[in-house]
Amino acid sequence: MKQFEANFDGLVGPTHNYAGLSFGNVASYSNAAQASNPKAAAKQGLQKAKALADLGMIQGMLAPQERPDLYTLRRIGFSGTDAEVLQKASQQAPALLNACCSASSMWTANAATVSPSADTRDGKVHFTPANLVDKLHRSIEPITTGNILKATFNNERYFKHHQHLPEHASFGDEGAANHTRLCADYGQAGVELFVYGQSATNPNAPKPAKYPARQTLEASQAIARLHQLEDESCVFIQQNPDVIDQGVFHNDVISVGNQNVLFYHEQAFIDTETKFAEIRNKMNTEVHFIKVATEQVSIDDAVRSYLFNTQIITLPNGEMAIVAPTNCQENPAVFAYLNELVTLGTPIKQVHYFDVKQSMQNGGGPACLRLRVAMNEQEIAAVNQHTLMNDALFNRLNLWVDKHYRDTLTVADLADPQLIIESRTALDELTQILKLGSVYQFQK
Ligand SMILES: NCCC[C@H](NC(=O)CCC(=O)O)C(=O)O
Repeated sequence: MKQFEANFDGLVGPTHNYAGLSFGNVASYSNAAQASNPKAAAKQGLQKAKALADLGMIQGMLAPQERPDLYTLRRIGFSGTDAEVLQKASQQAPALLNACCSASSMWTANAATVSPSADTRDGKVHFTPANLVDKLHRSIEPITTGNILKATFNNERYFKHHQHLPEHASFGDEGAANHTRLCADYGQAGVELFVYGQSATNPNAPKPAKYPARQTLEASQAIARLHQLEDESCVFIQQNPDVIDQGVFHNDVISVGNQNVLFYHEQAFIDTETKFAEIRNKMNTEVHFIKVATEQVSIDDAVRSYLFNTQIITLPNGEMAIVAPTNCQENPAVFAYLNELVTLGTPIKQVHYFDVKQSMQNGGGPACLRLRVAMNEQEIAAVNQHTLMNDALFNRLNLWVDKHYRDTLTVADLADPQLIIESRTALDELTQILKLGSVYQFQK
């Protein structure tokens, strides 16, 4: 049976804005309070998704979440009509209002961790939504994320959906951004590489000094248990705390894998050689470890350009391509590196650049915008087909964005009661386009 790796991109929501909510994420902090363009953001994302579909990749879309999140605002004591709740929150606790308005569910690399059926004991594709407890604005995502995943992968014969991990710092889980899978072919059992930032139960283990380590070892181990992975198919590796302190808030800002390739910065991990030996041992095929040295690309350049937040995809002809943000073209060291990389005789032969700057300004590159789901033909046939990208869906979603999205949004606009009406109207229509049923609280 044929095997594929599908990418499910997060559709950017109508409240996309820059509120400086993510301590430790350099772009989020440095662009705080700038005006955003939600319409352009959504269209940039759709362009990338469509281009991958046009390259012959299986590409899906995941719906955004309802924001402002009035349920959370009411839960923390703001009362009255929707307009009153927004107004009180903006006067009394603007930071909390901002947290309840983020379109951060667009970064679906943080939506969940996914293990393909070739790796799991019961032969199902397993999904666990990430609890995202490190950031308030993201910790309100997992329940709706679970609803959207269930409506997208809606067949219990093939897909197993777990509840998100307990909402405590010991189980800090950031989803697929801290997980990558190596394999000979998508349909063969592979090695799932879990990258964590700190161990919650070992106070003496290394951890960053300045910025938070969002992913814990305990969370990664829990996911491996839930997903019924064998010890022989898991490797747990710690991210280098020094790079977290330089703005590498997720592993996918410093390394990315695909099939038998692991593309990484030499400073990405702790104990690299021992862990790579373990990977070699557990893999049934040779792995290309493509190392980028600091003298080629500094951590600062990697964080600014998002060289490692690229997608490595296997094209239908078997060649690998890198999907990079245009920021990589604009950084001389990184552009030179990528031009050289395709000549080095590794499986990576092409680079495709995309302008995803609206997302980049919040610290989300091409890889943040997608959730990878490796599937066989039967599993793909069991996916909600209305979520899969093609000419018709691309045109329909662009028209939908044109109709409902603003082309400028500032933090001051977040209390505008009209925004919640626009957002609900848009999402209600979207659930009909994608045939998701009622995934939002306002629809229940
Ligand atoms: N995988 C990329 C995630 C980026 C995301 N940024 C944000 O939430 C910024 C939102 C803001 O500051 O408005 C984060 O840090 O989790």
